[in-house]
Order: sequence, then structure tokens, then C-alpha cells
Amino acid sequence: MSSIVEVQGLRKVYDDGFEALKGVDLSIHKGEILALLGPNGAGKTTLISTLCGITTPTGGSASVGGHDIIGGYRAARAMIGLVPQEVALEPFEKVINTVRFSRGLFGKKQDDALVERTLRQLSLWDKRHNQTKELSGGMKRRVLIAKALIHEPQVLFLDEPTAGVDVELRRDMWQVVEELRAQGVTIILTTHYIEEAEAIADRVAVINKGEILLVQDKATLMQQMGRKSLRIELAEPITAVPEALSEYELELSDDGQSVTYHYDTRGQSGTGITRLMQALAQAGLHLRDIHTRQSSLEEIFVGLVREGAA
Ligand SMILES: Nc1ncnc2c1ncn2[C@@H]1O[C@H](COP(=O)(O)OP(=O)(O)OP(=O)(O)O)[C@@H](O)[C@H]1O
Repeated sequence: MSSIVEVQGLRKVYDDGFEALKGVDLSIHKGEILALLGPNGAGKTTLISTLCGITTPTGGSASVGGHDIIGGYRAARAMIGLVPQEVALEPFEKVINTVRFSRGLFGKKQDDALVERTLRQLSLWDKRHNQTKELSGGMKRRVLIAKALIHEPQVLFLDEPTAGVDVELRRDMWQVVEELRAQGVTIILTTHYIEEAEAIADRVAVINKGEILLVQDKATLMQQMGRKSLRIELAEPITAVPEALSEYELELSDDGQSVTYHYDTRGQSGTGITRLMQALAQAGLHLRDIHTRQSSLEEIFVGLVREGAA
């Protein structure tokens, strides 16, 4: 798969000495939706700002479409659309003019047909003569997307596109992102909503404290989510798991009162629970209670972030 954004050893130390990026390596595939997931302050905005030329890196390198973000800044920037986290629009400007203006900034010839297509796609056509201050928060975010797309970038960065928006609007946004992907736009989306990454990303990158902790296909992550655990409380404590149960790789609790069995709900050969229950009875163990738990992307994420902090 060909990559469109390449990041190698990217570092950013702010003037006050704070190291916001600690050598980030990342390869973004052409045409994918990559969710950059991380807690507050992880470095998501710093990474995006650096790639977009707003922040100067302290070390390492990055390129967009083969253009170095410093040496080939103009060419790299022309390939990028950026939808910033903060809504900053000229309040008295009409929607259509603010979008046209953004295209002009890139020195591109005006293209009314493209402006119309973009506004229609984002359900803004009816509002084109409204001043931006008259729009709802969700509509303003759509205008930001239109502005970011109007110079026909191949890579779109969306920084927290659905922060603070209601559930319905969030789903609308996901739909828009899906349509853009269908047109071949590569999309990088920062979010701390795990469900957002689950819903629309092809791959998920987890960043914490300026470091990328994991980059993985969502499908693989979802498989990990298919893992469940069954905790079995025993009527009588044991000191060791009987040899006859070794194939189940049970974890014995410190107090000997329970054992935990891990299984995969999507496994080909079933969960193994029925056999385990029979084996427990044959081993003479009596059960007091059972509990099941699902590991979620959220837990994987929290676990990773915690490990990173250790
Ligand atoms: N100009 C700056 N000077 C010093 N430190 C900064 C500056 N900008 C950001 N930081 C710090 O760098 C770290 C990363 O910030 P960044 O905005 O990239 O995080 P983020 O992952 O986007 O978080 P959020 O989701 O809260 O926006 C934070 O600890 C932040 O306080």
C-alpha cells in the first residue's frame, strides 16, 4: 500500500522546554481513514500542526505526497486540508464567500462549480448567503470542512471534528468523512472519543505523551475486543489449578477463591466454556458464581496509556 504521509523521528520541544513530540514515526496510507487517538495533551494537535507547517519541528522529518514539510513546504501544504479544533470564522462574511476566499489563499483559480458541489455535499448550499455568525455550531463546523476542502487537498486533517457536538451531528460528520474517503481523500482524524475511532477508522494510532504507542488495523483491534473473560468463583478456595485443567490456562486469584478463563467470542472452535464447566466438575471444583467481562477498545486504550505512563 502506498503511503502519502511519512513521519520519521519527529520531535517538538516547545520554547519552555516541554517535549510534546518525542520522535514520532508514522506512515499514513493513501486513501485511508486513520484515527489518531490520545488523551488530552498527548501531542495530537502538535503533530498535525507540525505537518501543516504551523509549528516548526525540533528534529526528525516528515513529508506529504513526497514533499518535505520544510524544504517543500508550499507543495506539501497545498496537498493538505486542515479542519482546526477551534471554530474561527469571519462572523459577518457570507458562507459562500468565506469558502471561495480559502481557495484563493492557495492561489487557485476560482471554480464556482466546485464551490457549489462542495457546499451541496456538506448540506450548506441553502445557507450559502447566510453570514457565518447566523449558523449553528454544527453548520459552522461544516463550513470549516468546506474551507479545508476547497483547494482540493488529497489529505484532510480533522482535529477533534466532533468535540462538543451532539450525537446526531456526530453521525452526520461520520457520513461526510465516509463520502470524502469514497472520493479518495486520505483522512487523519484526531479524537479522544474511542467510539469515533471504532465507527469510522480503517486504522487506529494511539499517541500518549508525545509517543506513538500503537498503530493497528481497526479490524485487528476489534478482534482483540472479541476477547472476553469468565471469572469463576469457587465454593472452596484452592492453592493451585488442578493439572487436569492446564489446557484452559486459568488464572488463579491471589486468595484462591476464583479462577479466570479467557476466551474469544469470534473463535472458530467455540468458546470452550461448556467443556470447561464439565472439566471443573470432574476436577471436583464446586462453583459459587460466574461473571463474564468484555475487553473493549477503551480498555485496550486505557491499558496502553497506563503502561506508557509507568
Ligand atoms: N506553545 C506551547 N508551549 C508549551 N507547551 C505547549 C504548547 N502547545 C502545546 N503545549 C503542550 O504540549 C502538549 C501537547 O499538546 P497538544 O495540544 O498537541 O495535545 P493534544 O493531544 O492535541 O491535546 P488536546 O486533545 O487537549 O487538544 C500539552 O502538554 C500542551 O500543554
